Amino acid sequence: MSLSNRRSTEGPGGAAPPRREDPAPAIKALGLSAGYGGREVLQDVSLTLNAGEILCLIGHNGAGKSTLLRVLFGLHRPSAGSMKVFGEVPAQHTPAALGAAGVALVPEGRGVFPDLTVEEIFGLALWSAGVPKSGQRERVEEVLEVLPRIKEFRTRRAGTLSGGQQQMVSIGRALLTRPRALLLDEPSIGLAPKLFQDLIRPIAALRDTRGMAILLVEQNVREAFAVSDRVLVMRSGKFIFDGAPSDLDDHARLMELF
Ligand SMILES: Nc1ncnc2c1ncn2[C@@H]1O[C@H](COP(=O)(O)OP(=O)(O)OP(=O)(O)O)[C@@H](O)[C@H]1O
Repeated sequence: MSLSNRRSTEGPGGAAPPRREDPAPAIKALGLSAGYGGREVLQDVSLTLNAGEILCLIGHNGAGKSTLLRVLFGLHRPSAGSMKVFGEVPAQHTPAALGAAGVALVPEGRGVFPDLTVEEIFGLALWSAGVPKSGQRERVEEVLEVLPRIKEFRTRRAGTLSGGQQQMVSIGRALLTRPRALLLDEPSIGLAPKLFQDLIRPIAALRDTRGMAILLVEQNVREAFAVSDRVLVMRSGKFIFDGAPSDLDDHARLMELF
């Protein structure tokens, strides 16, 4: 906030009201580089994910999108760079520390244990997040409010569920930790467009109801753009576009970036 703005908000007695800082971004990453076995995949990437924003990340296969998400959730250690979560440097670069700071990841491929029932998967997630028994029921109810269809199959083994149902379970499991920043890695994989819409809309609504920040990696551009505030395009480990989805409505422009 500029000095002139601050002056104009002074009360009639001249006393300045408490200063309202702009809220810190959900995630602010600066100069991240990362790779595998000496091969650099992310190259000096900086990113701001604002609170209450859905940021869609697209790019060709192998561009480095999943690697970036893994770095942001502490699953992969960057070789350079730094990050803050809601204005704070996480205590460690681990999923536990990033989770405690409010970040959750829904990995590509769902990652649900096929032999466990949905209730068991949720129980395990609550246990590993350290949620005491007394608070677990409330957390599950919260998730079922967002994704009520899970009620229909909560006693079934995950391996017997359809792709869309498994994706709901995977997202529900992440929501159990009450994240303020949700990283979603290609949730539409294997889903018909209509199913993906049904899945993504209630999640997107959490931006409006809870101010959740969502970083959505997607290839399903049409459906993803419909819920996104901003788009990043990645090519070979670097961002080559940052702008509004409407700027990419022109198919030719999108193809040019790919
Ligand atoms: N565990 C790993 N070990 C070695 N190389 C890896 C590993 N994971 C990813 N890579 C390589 O890193 C590069 C970036 O992969 P990444 O999965 O981040 O890309 P992506 O943009 O998410 O691709 P996709 O859209 O296909 O999921 C690719 O060349 C990939 O082969």
